[in-house]
Amino acid sequence: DPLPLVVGQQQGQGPPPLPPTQLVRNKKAHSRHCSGPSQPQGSRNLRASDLIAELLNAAEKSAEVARAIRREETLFQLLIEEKTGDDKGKRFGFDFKTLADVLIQEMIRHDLEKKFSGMGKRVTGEENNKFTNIVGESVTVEIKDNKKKTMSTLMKILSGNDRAAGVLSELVHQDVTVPRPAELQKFESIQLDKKTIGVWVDPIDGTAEYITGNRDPEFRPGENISQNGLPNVTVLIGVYEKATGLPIIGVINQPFFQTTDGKAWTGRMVWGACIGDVRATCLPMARSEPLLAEGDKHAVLTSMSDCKKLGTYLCENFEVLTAPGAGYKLLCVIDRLCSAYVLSKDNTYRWDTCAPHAILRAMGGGVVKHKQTLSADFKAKRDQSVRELQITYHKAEPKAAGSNAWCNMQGVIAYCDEEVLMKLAESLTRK
Ligand SMILES: O=P(O)(O)O[C@H]1[C@H](O)[C@@H](O)[C@H](OP(=O)(O)O)[C@@H](OP(=O)(O)O)[C@H]1O
Ligand SMILES: [Mg+2]
Ligand SMILES: [Mg+2]
Repeated sequence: DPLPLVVGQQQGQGPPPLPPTQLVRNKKAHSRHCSGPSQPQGSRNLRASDLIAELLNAAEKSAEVARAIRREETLFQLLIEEKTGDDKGKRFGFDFKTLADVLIQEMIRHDLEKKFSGMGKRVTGEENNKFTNIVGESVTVEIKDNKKKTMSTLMKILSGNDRAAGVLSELVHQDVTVPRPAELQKFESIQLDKKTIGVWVDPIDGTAEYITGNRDPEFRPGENISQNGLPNVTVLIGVYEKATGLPIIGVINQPFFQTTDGKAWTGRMVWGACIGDVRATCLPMARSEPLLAEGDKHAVLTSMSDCKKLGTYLCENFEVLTAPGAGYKLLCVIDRLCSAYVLSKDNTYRWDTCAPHAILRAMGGGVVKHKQTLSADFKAKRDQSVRELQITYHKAEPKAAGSNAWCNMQGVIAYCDEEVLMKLAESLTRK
């Protein structure tokens, strides 16, 4: 049975912000919060609850690295050099923001491998970890067994910038443990065979916003949707099952959720899992108020670059809003700050949608291919269409190479409530 849906709110009355993630930083790698006997290293199966707990740790650590890069002067200077344009690409031969992205992705891979041997190779992400440094040497960015070794790899690509390499390797080797959520109990008895799952990572979604600077978050009057800057940045980690391609676990961290002075930021974590018929999210379920007051239109988020086109179809029945960051827009659907995210274009990738998709499935919603909702059959065969048009994560797009192979070519519609999806499909096909 579907879980009770979280029923949203009118615009301007978003859910109360969740408290910033409580953290426990351990000197020792083992967490006191892990319950139950741990499974032997190398075992083929892993407990779903342990995997979710580890993904939460990985997402929080990623968020901490993302915050630290902006906080630590040595690193921040390298990051903002990109903005000026003059030195871009000259100092190292690549963008420093790309290194930040790659480092976080490789850290997630390393930490998952350490906890569940054999998992590291199942992690795929947006970034390629091969760099060529300024002297033409090819360097693979990997997290090594200890700080010293990692630092020496980083020094090779940071042209001997010891200070930056030292700070970064310190950051990626720290232990971060998030208290284990009580809801994980539901997944204690579910075993996952490592060979049957894959992981999509977008280490930093909204990279443009990440390097934009310390602008104050900007919200339109009466809205809770951030219009630019650091709140639009997210870390996305999603797990899918290889047999069906469906996403089963999603973790989103918003590293820059709140600030009091524009400098010190706290983040928040949102997660959800939908494995077989066991579902849970960290969000408060079953709100009882109606989705909309009479006469109000459902708010729909889209990309700035798609707004004009979609607006012509949707504005009669929906309020069409924009915000940067694909992960952030999907998070707004999950938070019920809007009713859906619609994109007719091919500029999101599997790593952008996998984690939010898993959370939406746990809430009774989903992410479907936009183009296929325009077919006449979509409405006629509603149940079948909604099931079959879910984006899947296991197969590359035919005849596409490189990152295009993992592009959501048909566009996307992300929704919590299927009725909203049907209404959107109707408006999108209206001439
Ligand atoms: O920052 P990366 O990980 O490369 O992911 C991008 C997504 O793939 C794009 O779809 C986003 O574009 P929109 O902001 O137009 O949705 C884009 O948003 P942005 O251009 O506002 O940064 C990013 O979310
Ligand atoms: Mg992205
Ligand atoms: Mg990214």
